[in-house]
Amino acid sequence: MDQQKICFIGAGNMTRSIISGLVHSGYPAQLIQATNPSQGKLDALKADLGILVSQDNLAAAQAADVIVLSVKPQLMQQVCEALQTVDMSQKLVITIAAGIKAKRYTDYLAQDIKLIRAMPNTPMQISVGMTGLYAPQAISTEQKAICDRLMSSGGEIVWVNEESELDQVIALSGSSPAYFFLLMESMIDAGKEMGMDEDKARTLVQQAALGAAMMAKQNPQLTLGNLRENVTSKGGTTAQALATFEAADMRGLVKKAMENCIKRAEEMAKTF
Ligand SMILES: NC(=O)C1=CN([C@@H]2O[C@H](COP(=O)(O)OP(=O)(O)OC[C@H]3O[C@@H](n4cnc5c(N)ncnc54)[C@H](O)[C@@H]3O)[C@@H](O)[C@H]2O)C=CC1
Ligand SMILES: O=C(O)[C@@H]1CCC=N1
Repeated sequence: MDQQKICFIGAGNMTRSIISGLVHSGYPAQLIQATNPSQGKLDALKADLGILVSQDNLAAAQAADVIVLSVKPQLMQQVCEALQTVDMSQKLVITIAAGIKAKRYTDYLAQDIKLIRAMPNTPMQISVGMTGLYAPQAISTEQKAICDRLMSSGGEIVWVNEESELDQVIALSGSSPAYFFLLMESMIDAGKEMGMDEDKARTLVQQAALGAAMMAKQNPQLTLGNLRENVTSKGGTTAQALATFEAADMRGLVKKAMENCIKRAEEMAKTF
């Protein structure tokens, strides 16, 4: 696998995250290329990670064994149509776009392709990413292994059996780093309003978040409810904070947010 030439079409946030994971896990940088219309992001990627860069999608795709489609969903059709002259019969195509269904890419690229849909998240850039993967049945074990290697370089992976499950992956791990950032931002803002210095508030909050996530991960024998109860003294401070969240139906709010996330993915599947 480490001899495969990989080309990322689109060099934005998610591409940078995936390539960082790959390079830091020892994948040869000279086998990785990224394309983008503007030179700025390419120069930064080249300087930081030593990969090849290009503004020519067609040439980059032609030269690659694995093509990772990494543009925004609304640009996917036009970007793919411009690649129709590339013979993809011996290539693996991976798309990380939210929403767009696997079968669409056959139309956009106007040929039969071997395609895997991946739904990663930005923590891949520091090797604690989470990626959901879906392969239609036509994908070989070897091609799945290539994708495994590529995406697990930046963290954990999970294969799903049904394409619709990828929308759940978006709600649970693709988009969710942003939910946690929002919670942390809200806590820091509240801390500031109470008079805490911003840097100190950030240190306190991010370390508590990291500690909570690590405890959850390192204690699979305990439920998250157990871990929560271990913090919550009867009649104490945590109980008051949690009761405030429950009274405002935080669980219902989270569920609604995730349902809306999935609804948007379904809308995008119809639109793009
Ligand atoms: N940001 C995230 O956390 C995640 C994003 N995704 C998916 O990843 C894809 C990319 O998202 P981001 O990296 O966040 O967006 P982004 O906007 O940071 O990156 C997209 C890049 O594509 C470039 N681009 C535009 N037209 C192009 C063209 N014709 N040829 C080549 N490059 C072109 C843009 O200049 C930009 O640098 C999206 O489809 C999104 O659904 C999936 C999981 C997580
Ligand atoms: O917001 C989005 O649409 C993309 C997909 C998951 C994270 N970012």
